[in-house]
Order: sequence, then C-alpha cells, then structure tokens
Amino acid sequence: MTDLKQQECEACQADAPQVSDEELTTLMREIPEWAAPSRDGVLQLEREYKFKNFKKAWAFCDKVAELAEQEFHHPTLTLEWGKLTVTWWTHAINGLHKNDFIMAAKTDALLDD
Ligand SMILES: C[C@H](O)[C@H](O)[C@H]1CNC2=NC(N)=NC(=O)C2=N1
Repeated sequence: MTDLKQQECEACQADAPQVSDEELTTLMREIPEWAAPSRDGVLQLEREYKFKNFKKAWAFCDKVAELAEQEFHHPTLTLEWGKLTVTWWTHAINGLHKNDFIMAAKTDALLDD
C-alpha cells in the first residue's frame, strides 16, 4: 500500500462518506503522533508541533499553508510562540475523509524538508 504521504487528495463532494470506524483505526496507526478529537460532534485530526521560538513556528505554518493551497484542502492553523497546532477535517462532510489523513501525513513530511 502506498504511504499516505505519497497519495493525493481527491475532490471531496458533500455526499462523500466519512471514514468508517475500522478505517479510522487503521489510518490512525499511520499517523501515530496525531490525536482524533471530536468537537461539536465533528471528528478531527490534530497535532501540536513545538519549536524554539515564534519565528520557527511561523515558518512551518507558512509551509503547511502552501501545502494546503497545493492540495486545495485546508486546515485550521493555530500559531503561538514556539508552537503550531494543525487541525484537519473535511468541512464539506463535517467529519474525517481519507484526504485528512493524507494531509496529516504530508504535514509530518514537511518537518523533514
Ligand atoms: C468549495 C470548498 O471550500 C472547497 O472545495 C474546499 C476548500 N478546502 C477545504 N478544506 C477542508 N478542510 N474541507 C473542505 O471541505 C474544503 N473544501
């Protein structure tokens, strides 16, 4: 199976299915640093990235924003001194789609760039 980070997002329609419980369990294993909180009934993927200062966190934030535009799938980015919190979910289906897992894996891969 191709690594999540090598896969491409697909266009997500409003009637696209959310990941099943089984898919969630399997996919979470591929992004072990991520949590899957539910907020107002919407399942999301979230990870905190720690940095030495604001400027480094800001630089990583810019990389994630570029990635989002390339894939046309967008996260919530919370930028603070020494920390960037990245949250992925699919607004069109109010939950998690495979695209969110692909983007989480691609976000992790940006750390190595
Ligand atoms: C029109 C709609 O906003 C676009 O198709 C894209 C833009 N980026 C997106 N990003 C996320 N996370 N979820 C979406 O449903 C989404 N939709």
